[in-house]
Amino acid sequence: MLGTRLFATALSVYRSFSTKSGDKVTYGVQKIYKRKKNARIQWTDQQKQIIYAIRGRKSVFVTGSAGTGKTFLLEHIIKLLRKQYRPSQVFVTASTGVAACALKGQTLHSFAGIGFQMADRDTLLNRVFSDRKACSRWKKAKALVIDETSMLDAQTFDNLEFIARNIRQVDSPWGGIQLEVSGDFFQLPPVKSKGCFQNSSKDDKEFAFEADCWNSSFHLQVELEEVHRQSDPQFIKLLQSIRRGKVGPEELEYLERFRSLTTTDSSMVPEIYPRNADVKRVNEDRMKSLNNEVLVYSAVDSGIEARRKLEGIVPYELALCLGARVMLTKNLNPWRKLVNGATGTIVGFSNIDGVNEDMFTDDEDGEEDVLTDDDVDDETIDVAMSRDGLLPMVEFDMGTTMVIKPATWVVKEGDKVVAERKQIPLMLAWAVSIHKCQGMTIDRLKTDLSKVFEYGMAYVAMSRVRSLEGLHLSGLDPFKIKAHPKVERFYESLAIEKDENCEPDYIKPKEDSRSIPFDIPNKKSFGRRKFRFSLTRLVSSR
Ligand SMILES: Nc1ncnc2c1ncn2[C@@H]1O[C@H](COP(=O)(O)OP(=O)(O)OP(=O)(O)O)[C@@H](O)[C@H]1O
Repeated sequence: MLGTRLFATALSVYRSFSTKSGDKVTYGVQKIYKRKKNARIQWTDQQKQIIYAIRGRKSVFVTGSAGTGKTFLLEHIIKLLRKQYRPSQVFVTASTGVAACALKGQTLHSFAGIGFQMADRDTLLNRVFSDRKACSRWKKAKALVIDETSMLDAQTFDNLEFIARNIRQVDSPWGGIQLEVSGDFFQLPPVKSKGCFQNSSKDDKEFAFEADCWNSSFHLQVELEEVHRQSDPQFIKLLQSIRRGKVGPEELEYLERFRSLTTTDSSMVPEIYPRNADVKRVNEDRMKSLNNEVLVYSAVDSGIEARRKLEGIVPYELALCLGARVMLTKNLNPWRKLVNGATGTIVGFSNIDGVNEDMFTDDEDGEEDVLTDDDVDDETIDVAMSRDGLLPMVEFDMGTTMVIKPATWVVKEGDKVVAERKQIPLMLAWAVSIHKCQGMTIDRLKTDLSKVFEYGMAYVAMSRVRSLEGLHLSGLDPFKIKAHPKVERFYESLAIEKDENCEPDYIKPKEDSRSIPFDIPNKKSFGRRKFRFSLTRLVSSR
């Protein structure tokens, strides 16, 4: 493995020296340096506070509207936690397989070893006790990351806390595991409440924040306020209204006015549907209508359960043809906006030998791209994936053209990879489901909101785009844009806490805060509650 990495690194450096001429000879090395320098992120104060708290080994719940950088921050926090503890002591999970794969983690269920059959908490505990590996994961864990909590139910959250305490034999929340939980409850709710739009009875716990242990699980709960995905303040305001299910005549009029100005060719724009059947139908019809030769990429699997475990995350067979509209399903190059959700058109199929040259596509400013360490694993291209070893060349809507190499999806149980699939990180994108696009940034989309059947669906669909120019909207029915009343109350309680503590003894994070986590007088006397009050503007109602 190390040998392959070294070889690939050497190869990529060699290419950047050998394939270019004149004053660009040393360019590859310079570019790597420049990238690293440019890659410094300007964290917002709230994001810094969370990072600071994580370094102080506090458990944190991070929420916020779509595009406030929850996932972006989470990726950074995972790196921090892995340095803070040992990588094998940090478990990265998500409530859904798609979200787990995006973080190179595993589903929460698979980490926990509780299986999918409903049972009371004692039965679940026995299940985990009888699973040696699951038991060892719980005992070993120092930090547990859970993403997309909006889709996790209260009972599971409580059960897992009970299991953690009992297996670890430590009588503190989650048996002393540091938690980093992330999600926006105004987005898609737990699957249990599917097809809803009805209020459940008062005692019927649904969302994770209703779990008995929710408040005692966190030292700090923060609602990120600064939206990064969109920059137009009016659009951000509109999305906030939709998030909270409060679309009035003013918002409708604004949208209507904007719609008449939208001139983009909508045949190129992905259609976002609430139901998978519509997605499948539209994609198949559009592909047929092109009448071009279809290339089918069969995934390369390892692990006997790869098919079952990766079902619904990445397809075993991917059919593509010239002219097909596609969307990236992995983050390839964030600097060039080649991220999960970037759309484009297949403009050709390139022989594998041509790939590396094509990877050096010019940037808009005439600079070249180089392979960095992160790309090295992808160097091993499985030629057997498609007939003739042809790889799709995609012209992305933002201008870059790239040959897309296979990427790898892994399913882990603990530290062990139990299933692995190599496939081209693309999906047909004439149509996409709302569930599939949660978490994505999409440049332009078309959606008919008259078909939404779930809380948060309209908001998830509309908040994917960066600007209103990218949104082709129809069927906006104000009565179908609803926020769950329980969710509204939860966020109201966060806001009340924020107001009560609006002039917190604001502690600015220090550059190197790891050795002295909090510069607070009387540090020893600070329990969870005091810490909360002094650190952040938004805290739990414990
Ligand atoms: N501090 C920051 N400065 C600049 N850009 C940022 C910052 N934080 C996040 N971003 C950018 O904001 C965009 C949205 O981030 P991200 O996808 O993490 O949001 P999110 O809150 O997880 O959204 P969603 O709820 O829709 O999944 C990304 O393109 C990310 O690079």
